Amino acid sequence: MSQFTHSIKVPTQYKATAKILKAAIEKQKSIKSLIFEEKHARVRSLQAVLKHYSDNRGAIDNAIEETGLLKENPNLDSALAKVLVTELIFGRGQLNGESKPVRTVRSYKEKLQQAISGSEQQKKEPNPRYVRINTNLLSVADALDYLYGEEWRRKQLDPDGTYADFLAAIRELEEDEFLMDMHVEGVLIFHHKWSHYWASHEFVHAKKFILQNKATCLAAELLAPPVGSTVLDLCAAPGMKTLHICNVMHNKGRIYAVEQSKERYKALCDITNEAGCQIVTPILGDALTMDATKCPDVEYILVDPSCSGNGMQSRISVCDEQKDDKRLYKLAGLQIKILSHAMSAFPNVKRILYCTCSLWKEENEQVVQRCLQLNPSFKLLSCKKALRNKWQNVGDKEYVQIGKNCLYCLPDYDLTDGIFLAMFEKRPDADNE
Ligand SMILES: C[S@@+](CC[C@H](N)C(=O)[O-])C[C@H]1O[C@@H](n2cnc3c(N)ncnc32)[C@H](O)[C@@H]1O
Repeated sequence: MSQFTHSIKVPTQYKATAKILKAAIEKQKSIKSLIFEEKHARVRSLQAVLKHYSDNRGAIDNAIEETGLLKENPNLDSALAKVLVTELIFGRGQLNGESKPVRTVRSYKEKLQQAISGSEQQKKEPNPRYVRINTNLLSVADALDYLYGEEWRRKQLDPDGTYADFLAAIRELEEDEFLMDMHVEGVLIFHHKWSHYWASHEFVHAKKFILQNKATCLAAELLAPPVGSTVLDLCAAPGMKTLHICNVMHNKGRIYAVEQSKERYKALCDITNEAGCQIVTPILGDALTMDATKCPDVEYILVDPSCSGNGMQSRISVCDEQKDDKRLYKLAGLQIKILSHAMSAFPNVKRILYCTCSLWKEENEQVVQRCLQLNPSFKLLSCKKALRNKWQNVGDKEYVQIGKNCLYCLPDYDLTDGIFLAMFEKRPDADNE
């Protein structure tokens, strides 16, 4: 009998993940669209490994280099090695099968672990899980009763505590504890270990709880439309902020929610409907065609336009993102158009909140600067002051009179998504000028 044994194949899930990783690194393609194109059935596990790699890229690449894994095994594919190391050290902790690459990486487990624990680029702790109570369907008191009934412990904060104390309390959160956010009413903070638990929780399916990052909740918090007022949300889908504004207004008054994409408009209608919004009028259309005849008596406007989204923590990125100046220029042009339109087409407007999930100044301070030049009847209000000075990160102070009034949420400092916010008020004497 022949002694020849067929080589054992690498499990397809590892091969498919490595293929995506390779394309993302070499061709600078977006992981999201590569996963979407992939026919492989286990998309969730692909996504989980790639997210772990994205979060710990420095530590993993470093450990592969330090242990000589690729140098000593020149036939081992680099992308496959990254996937296997990620799964072994940051994922499931074990690898399937007995293929050569799997056996090779397994034999380096101890060395890899040592390299990672000794490295300065330690595993990045994910940010906490934020859960917002949808007060259209559940009161804060009932939500707390529910949590206590499930044996969650509320971590109490000193009412005179600083923002730094609050961030420390989040970092030290025990797994059975939760915190109430210090800026936004109804935002609950849980240990990141519970992220998946909350994603599939019955209250989330029933829209009593909304999975909404705290940073994005600052938009409605700062806009602060009073109960009974009239609000215009110019870029509304999928409707997370529309719903939050509705909660802030106790579901009384009126919100015009505009969205130009048909599919996203449908999502907006579904979400606001299921979440019990009684005051939202969804409008399918272009923000730039809205005016006081279509949306009368508007007093408060939210402008949350399409942006590069580089502040979003759920994004998977496997190589250093190149700044795409052309794309930013185009996005900023649209952002300026929409914000400037909000400032000029609604005579009764009192306050406008502009936000992006971008950390690029081109979409943030520069948009604010241009719109103030174009619309001198508006001035900036200090977001930091509105948060009782309990905030640290503001805009770039080189933008005089602008930077200090704007707010940044920074993922590593504020433990949130990366968000920029700016708040405008119509000057009281503007109509007489
Ligand atoms: C960042 S998202 C808004 C997220 C939303 N505010 C939320 O919190 O769920 C931007 C949205 O604006 C829409 N949009 C972009 N340009 C628009 C325009 N000119 N008119 C109306 N909607 C627009 C996009 O289709 C997209 O759904």
